[in-house]
Amino acid sequence: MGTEGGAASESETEAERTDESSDANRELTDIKGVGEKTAESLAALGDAREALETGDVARLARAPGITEGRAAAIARAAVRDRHGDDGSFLATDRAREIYRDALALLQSRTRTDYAAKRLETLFPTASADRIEEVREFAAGAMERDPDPAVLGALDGVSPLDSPSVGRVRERCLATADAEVYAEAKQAIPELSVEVVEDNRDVAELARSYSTVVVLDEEFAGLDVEGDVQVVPDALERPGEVVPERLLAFFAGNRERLLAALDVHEAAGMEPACDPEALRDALSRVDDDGTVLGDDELDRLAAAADDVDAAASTAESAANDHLRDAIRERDVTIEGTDFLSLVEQGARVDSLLSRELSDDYDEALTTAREHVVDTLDLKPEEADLAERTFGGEPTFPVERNGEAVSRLRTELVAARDRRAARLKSELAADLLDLREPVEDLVRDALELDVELAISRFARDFDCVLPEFLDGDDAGFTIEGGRSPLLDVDFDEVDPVDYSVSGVTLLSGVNSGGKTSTLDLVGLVVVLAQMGLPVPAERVELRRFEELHYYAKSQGTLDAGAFEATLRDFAALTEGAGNRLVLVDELESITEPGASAKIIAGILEELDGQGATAVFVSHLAGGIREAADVDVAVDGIEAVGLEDGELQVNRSPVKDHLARSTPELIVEKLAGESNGSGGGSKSGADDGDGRVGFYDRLLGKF
Ligand SMILES: Nc1ncnc2c1ncn2[C@@H]1O[C@H](COP(=O)(O)OP(=O)(O)OP(=O)(O)O)[C@@H](O)[C@H]1O
Repeated sequence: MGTEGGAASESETEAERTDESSDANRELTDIKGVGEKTAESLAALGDAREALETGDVARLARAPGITEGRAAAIARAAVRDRHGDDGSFLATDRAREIYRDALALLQSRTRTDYAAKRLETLFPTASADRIEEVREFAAGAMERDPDPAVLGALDGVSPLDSPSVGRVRERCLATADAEVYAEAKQAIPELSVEVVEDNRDVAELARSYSTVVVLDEEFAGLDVEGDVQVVPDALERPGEVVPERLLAFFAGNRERLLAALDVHEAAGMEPACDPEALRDALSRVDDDGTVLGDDELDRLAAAADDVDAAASTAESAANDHLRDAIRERDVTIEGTDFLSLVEQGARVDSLLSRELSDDYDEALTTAREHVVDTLDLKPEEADLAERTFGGEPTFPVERNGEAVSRLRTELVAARDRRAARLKSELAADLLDLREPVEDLVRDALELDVELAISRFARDFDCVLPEFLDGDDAGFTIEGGRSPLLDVDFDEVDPVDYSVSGVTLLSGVNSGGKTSTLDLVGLVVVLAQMGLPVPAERVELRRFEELHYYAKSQGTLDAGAFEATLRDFAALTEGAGNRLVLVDELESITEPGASAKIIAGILEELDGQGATAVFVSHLAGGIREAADVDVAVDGIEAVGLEDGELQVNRSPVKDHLARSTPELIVEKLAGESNGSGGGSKSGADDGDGRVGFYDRLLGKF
């Protein structure tokens, strides 16, 4: 009864367990982009939820078949899920491009691939909690000092690897149960699994393997020669049965671990494990996972390898000894003996045993001592060495092949036993470090993420922006300098620009209108990622979406024009809390129609309470066509110098900037009026044309 009850409750637990794991998988598949297969891979981590919540890309990437890139995408999806972000903030191609550019600026400041991927979990969002979460992280990161020593040490750090362990030949698992057999093969692929029926089979195995681990309880108490252990729960503790796994892990990750320690030291960070303990443990394991620094193991290994060579040299030494002895001796031999010797075919054995027995014994002693000395054998092993030379006297002296082979077998077994014991002992020490080293490396890698943010903030003189409440708030940028411009950052003129509501931005050619839109886009993207922005001060409303339309390449044909118009029609619906940036929409069609269309779109956006900046050369016309009061700002040329426009890069509020043609006409009018004092054009142009430039200027 008891057994039946036990079995029943066991199978219930099994069912419950399956239920629990599929529940957990279901939760994971709730995340966008996580299918059944990915969920299964992630479930293998055990703590996938936590890794997802903390955006721990390194841990996620340890799931089978999940690359770092995929891990970053999953972590990003999980963050979106947690903050209810539907991924619609970046609403247009140009907006997405600006985000990619911002990300690239950050990623180029990382030292590890991990940090580059981890930065991809940062994205612009309308979620206040998410922005705040990253801002806190960024604020801490900006305090970090990007010390070159730390950056150098980071070069050697990468996420921990799980090196596979090859076949371990000196140990095997044994079971009489077919199910356990299948389970063992899966759980511990490093060892061969043998089927046994009785004690005799186990004894047989013990002759071929240094250690036999029997998995069935019924063999408990079995008494056979050799190292046989009955460990029914061995499959639950594979690390103990195959300590090679842990050793391979530490050996394979040695450089990363040492680099992670260096990072901590250079950065003055508290490491997650005792550096001395880790360094010591690493110095005890060789690259191939063997234990180093044990003299006894070294002795046994060398002895096992050298048995044959030692036997050969011992043979030579014995024969040299015997030869010398014979050479120096006068052997007296009676005539009958001599006769019988000749008749027997000149056998010297009897002569050796009778006349040279002392010398022969000495030769054997020389040989045995040679074996013991060269192999550095211990007294308990010397007994076996004794037998390698002995028996009936012969010349030349020959080793006892069987005894030599026995000695070798014993030494190999002793070596393997010692190696296994040392591995288990070292593995037990390493086990305590296994979890902490994960943290050690993760902390170093996370530092790289923080340092990338710190370097970005320092390189581009960034500040954390302030978010404003209130529906009429737009954005204010003071001293903004875009790192995306085609000039060196040192040469970028700071731009002040503030917009709330709907605005047209006018200005001279190449005055910096597009660059201003890029700056606004970049500042808003970074701000809503929770990151610092390249400006002296920035205030902004938390926008729901960013719609940025780049300048189109020339006039569109009817079909493309219709599609673009549909795009903009969609823009006039939905949430009002958006930022809309549009660059020279007029280039899509003829100027007259463009002005009307832009005016219409602006009216709609104004009605929604959106924040918008439309760059246009038709600002005057649009304002006239619009039914609402549209603000016009202008990037002003302060003059022409040596044929080059001198520009004030900060748009002037409520000011329709003079266009480039207007400036040139003004220049010609000024010159032909003779204000240049003896200018060539003034003198030559004389009559008619003076009036023409003035009259032309009057039309602007
Ligand atoms: N703030 C700035 N500091 C330094 N250089 C700038 C700045 N803004 C723009 N420039 C320079 O001026 C060039 C032209 O800028 P941009 O393309 O933004 O002008 P634009 O007004 O949009 O011109 P267009 O009317 O021809 O479209 C840039 O390529 C850059 O070299």
